[in-house]
Amino acid sequence: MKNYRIGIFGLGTVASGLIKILKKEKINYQNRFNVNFELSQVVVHDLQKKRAPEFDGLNISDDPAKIIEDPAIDIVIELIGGKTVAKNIIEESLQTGKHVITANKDLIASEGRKLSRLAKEKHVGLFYEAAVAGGIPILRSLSNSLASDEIEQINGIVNGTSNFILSQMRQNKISYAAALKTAQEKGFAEADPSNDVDGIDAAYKLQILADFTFGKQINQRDIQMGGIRTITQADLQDVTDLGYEIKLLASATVISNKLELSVAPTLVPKGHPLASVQNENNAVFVNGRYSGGLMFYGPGAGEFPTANSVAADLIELTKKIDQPESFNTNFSSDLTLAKPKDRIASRYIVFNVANRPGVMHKLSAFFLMSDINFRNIRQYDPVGDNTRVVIITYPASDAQLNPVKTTIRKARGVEIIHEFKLLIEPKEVTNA
Ligand SMILES: NC(=O)C1=CN([C@@H]2O[C@H](COP(=O)(O)OP(=O)(O)OC[C@H]3O[C@@H](n4cnc5c(N)ncnc54)[C@H](OP(=O)(O)O)[C@@H]3O)[C@@H](O)[C@H]2O)C=CC1
Ligand SMILES: N[C@@H](CC=O)C(=O)O
Repeated sequence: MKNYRIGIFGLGTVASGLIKILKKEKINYQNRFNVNFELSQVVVHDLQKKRAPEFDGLNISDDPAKIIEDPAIDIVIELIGGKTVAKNIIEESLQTGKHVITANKDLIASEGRKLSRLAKEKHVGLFYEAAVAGGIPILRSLSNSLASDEIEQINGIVNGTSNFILSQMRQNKISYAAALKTAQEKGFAEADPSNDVDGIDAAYKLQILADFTFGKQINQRDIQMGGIRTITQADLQDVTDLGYEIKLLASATVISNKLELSVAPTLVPKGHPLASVQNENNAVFVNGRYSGGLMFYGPGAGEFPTANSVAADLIELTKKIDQPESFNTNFSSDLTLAKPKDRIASRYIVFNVANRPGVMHKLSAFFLMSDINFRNIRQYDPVGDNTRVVIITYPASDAQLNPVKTTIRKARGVEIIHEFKLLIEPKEVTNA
């Protein structure tokens, strides 16, 4: 039996779940994997905070040195989140020869490769399966089972909070604010929920996914970003009537050796498997040249699913403890980033149009001048002096659409309220 001494930073949602799993599964892990995990130290921020009675008896401190400077601790688990303190903890732990496991996507999105190189240099492991899609084993699947394939596209619902909000608004007709409050109470939402609802958390995860899938380190500024704050019941109703669901999709698509990246509300046809993903569940749909379409589905946030991914990292780490491998250290590709002319999709655009003769005609003319055709146009009953108009276009590039939007912004009597893309699959990109 091999004994490992563990230090955990944090005692919040994920760390609590992990400690409960390690206690409950202690004998199972001993029998099955011949390992004993000894929880030596927990470090928190606020020592005065009241903890659940099941954590009585743990060594809890607010001094990071109790873990980092204890030579007897083999494995550090960072579950506090954020970039600055967490980065110091991880770097110092790796420097002192400790293996590290984290769920911290904010940090790994930008520093993952650098930290993995440090881990390799120090002959220790660094794993972070829980950082993308919580309970779904997507990173290990991409780096192991799908390493042989050429991936053409990834579409992920990778933020549980925003998916929960959209599902609750649509199914129960509750307000955005009420749905967000429930997500916070359930422990899905980040400390600052702007990261969840503005697409930033999903973009961190897309950065990690793109690195694993396409060997490309991405900056967040290279991702076209949009969030869900402005989506209304009217949008949800429209989209449902048209046979779609709105999902905050994190997408990475290869088009003629160029990589297109976006996090944005996207219309997914009801028959597509991603449309059935509800509440805090996540899913990552991978289109591989050889494997076809695979969907990885499950809870993307929450105490036990996320903690289970951390526990799985622990077990994987100990299986190869003498030659620990970190995720994803060497893979790189020559893909370049897509330009506006390469970014092709059908769009769902909502307008507020003044009830005056000629305005609708002018609106149609703007699109036709750029050779953009309509798949569908809906004009609703007027409210006061204005009418809601929804246009769904045939596939068009950003280079075609951008001048149209500039013209509309200067025109009188027409205002763009929203623009959402329709999910586009690799074969449609090729045929467009
Ligand atoms: N919640 C989820 O569903 C998921 C979370 N994650 C990621 O997991 C990580 C943890 O998230 P979660 O458990 O939700 O976070 P919580 O906010 O629930 O808990 C954070 C914990 O970190 C502790 N902490 C904060 N700052 C410090 C510090 N400077 N030194 C020591 N301890 C500190 C807090 O201490 P105290 O208790 O004293 O306040 C608290 O116990 C994050 O990176 C998150 O993004 C990933 C996937 C899903
Ligand atoms: N806030 C995140 C938590 C998991 O990463 C989410 O809602 O998905």
